[in-house]
Amino acid sequence: SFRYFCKMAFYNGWILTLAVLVIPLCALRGRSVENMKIIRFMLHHVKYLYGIHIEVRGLEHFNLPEPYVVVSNHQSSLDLLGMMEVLPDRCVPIAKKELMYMGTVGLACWLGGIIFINRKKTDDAIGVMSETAQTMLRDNVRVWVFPEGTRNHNGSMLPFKRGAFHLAVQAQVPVIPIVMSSYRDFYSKKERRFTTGRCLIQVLTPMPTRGLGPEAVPALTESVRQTMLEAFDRLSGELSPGQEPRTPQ
Ligand SMILES: CCCCCCCCCCCCCCC(=O)SCCNC(=O)CCNC(=O)[C@H](O)C(C)(C)COP(=O)(O)OP(=O)(O)OC[C@H]1O[C@@H](n2cnc3c(N)ncnc32)[C@H](O)[C@@H]1OP(=O)(O)O
Ligand SMILES: CCCCCCCC/C=C\CCCCCCCC(=O)OC[C@@H](O)COP(=O)(O)O
Repeated sequence: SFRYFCKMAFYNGWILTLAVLVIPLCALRGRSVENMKIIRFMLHHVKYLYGIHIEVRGLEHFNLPEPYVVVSNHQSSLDLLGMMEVLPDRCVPIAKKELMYMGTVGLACWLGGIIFINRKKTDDAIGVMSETAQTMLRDNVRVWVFPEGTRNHNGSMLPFKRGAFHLAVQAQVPVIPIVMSSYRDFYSKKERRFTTGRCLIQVLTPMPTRGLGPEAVPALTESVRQTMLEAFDRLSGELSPGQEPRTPQ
């Protein structure tokens, strides 16, 4: 437990400290998605500090010239390490508004052009997502969404919220699913365990949305989630073959 808390405290503290370095560099340019390159560069080494080996597959799927919406599973704040391993250029996450008030991290996020939504006000959040559809097309920006809407430490995936898929359909851009394998071998919040370990990241085939309307969103959401669940089980099973796959949902 003690080691777990120390490691998590250092993780948060180190990111807060790195943000102090990032802020002046980003401030030279002002608020811009280009600053995500600086943030990505500054966070890239953190996986080495924790002995986490990340293997990425399917990165070529990100090589589309047009904007797209990336959807990813969300296990923990450690997802930041995987995100910074693969984050495409001109891609910004959608984050809960509370992150903006996390001291230096909040300011760094704002300078990186991260899009903040108020999860307590659905209409506001949907309004921001709709504006984002226009921004994506106007400024050629990609967006990264965690469709579960919150962290899920239970080794599976929560039901998906539909905002990311409405966004993709409104902008008529592809959805690119990305799956990070279970952290169970090296990290468990419940068991207060945090050791070294391996993580597999799979970028899946882009799903086109051209020609789809809002009525197609529920089916699109379910089909993407199903594809991601299958990939999650496959990747997690590859890392620990002896373990039972999660209960199908
Ligand atoms: C070096 C140091 C620097 C440090 C830098 C560190 C960088 C860190 C970056 C990492 C950031 C990561 C942060 C991750 C998060 O914060 S995750 C939490 C926030 N993200 C989300 O919540 C995204 C997923 N949520 C959604 O998509 C939701 O749908 C949302 C839009 C937020 C609304 O949620 P909610 O209020 O719960 O309502 P519902 O989901 O129930 O939706 C209500 C109905 O509205 C429909 N809907 C949703 N979106 C739209 C839309 N855009 N247009 C039209 N309609 C929409 C939805 O389908 C529901 O209707 P139905 O039930 O389907 O009829
Ligand atoms: C002066 C204020 C000081 C505040 C100190 C805050 C300490 C935390 C500092 C740094 C944290 C860095 C972590 C990076 C952010 C990772 C993003 C993340 O994982 O957000 C969670 C969000 O997806 C869902 O939130 P919930 O699971 O719904 O909850």
